[in-house]
Amino acid sequence: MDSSVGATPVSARARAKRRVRAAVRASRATRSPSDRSTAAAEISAHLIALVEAAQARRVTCYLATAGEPDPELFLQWATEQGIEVLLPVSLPDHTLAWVLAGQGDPVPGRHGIREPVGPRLLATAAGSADLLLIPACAVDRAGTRLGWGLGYYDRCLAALDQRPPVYAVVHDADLVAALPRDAHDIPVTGVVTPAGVRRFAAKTG
Ligand SMILES: Nc1nc2c(c(=O)[nH]1)N(C=O)[C@@H](CNc1ccc(C(=O)N[C@@H](CCC(=O)O)C(=O)O)cc1)CN2
Ligand SMILES: Nc1ncnc2c1ncn2[C@@H]1O[C@H](COP(=O)(O)OP(=O)(O)OP(=O)(O)O)[C@@H](O)[C@H]1O
Repeated sequence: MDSSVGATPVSARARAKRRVRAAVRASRATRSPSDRSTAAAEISAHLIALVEAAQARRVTCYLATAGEPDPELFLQWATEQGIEVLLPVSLPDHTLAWVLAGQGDPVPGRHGIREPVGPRLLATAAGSADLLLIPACAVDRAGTRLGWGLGYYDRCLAALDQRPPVYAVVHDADLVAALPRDAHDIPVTGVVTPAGVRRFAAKTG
């Protein structure tokens, strides 16, 4: 049992999460264009290595929005390899749908994030992927993932009976010592940053 669950009042955890989101948003906003393109190249190289090592044929990934590590080069590589990539669409009830990449030019969706075009698959389609590569605001060294506060990925992950390995993709500065964890926060398998891939120790007992 993680003592951070239950030991801290909900409102204090919610405030702490908001503080981290604000700090990460500010830190991402200060990145220079050259910093961004270096991070993008490094992230994609690590994503390629991870997918190759897992021999994954179908993965989820994302279309980057402001400040996120941009996996575009990875997406191009995956297309060339014939690897299927599911990209997220945000629905009004804060659940995700998925669309197979490569069916047309992305369009701005809810929240101004680019979204793929094509037939929509249910949130549970993520369960058919070999590997889930997901965006995040921050991740801690125990695998706790913090998102942007609407619970899209929390709901999606909770809906899967069989969860493929989940890797959150963030900048090195967003991998922090400890984050507040709520009972609904499902820990990730690992994290991908421009510095490399880190797999967290599996919980025992
Ligand atoms: N590239 C990318 N696509 C993604 C995500 C992501 O993090 N990155 N998502 C990951 O979930 C989903 C979209 N999630 C979003 C979650 C919150 C906000 C947002 O505007 N949040 C407000 C605070 C909202 C609140 O707390 O009420 C904010 O940040 O100011 C936007 C998108 C699906 N697609
Ligand atoms: N499995 C779930 N079912 C229903 N509601 C959920 C679930 N998981 C999270 N929520 C709700 O979603 C809201 C946002 O949760 P939280 O702050 O942990 O999101 P986040 O991790 O930042 O978001 P995201 O998953 O979009 O990246 C909270 O109100 C929470 O209660």
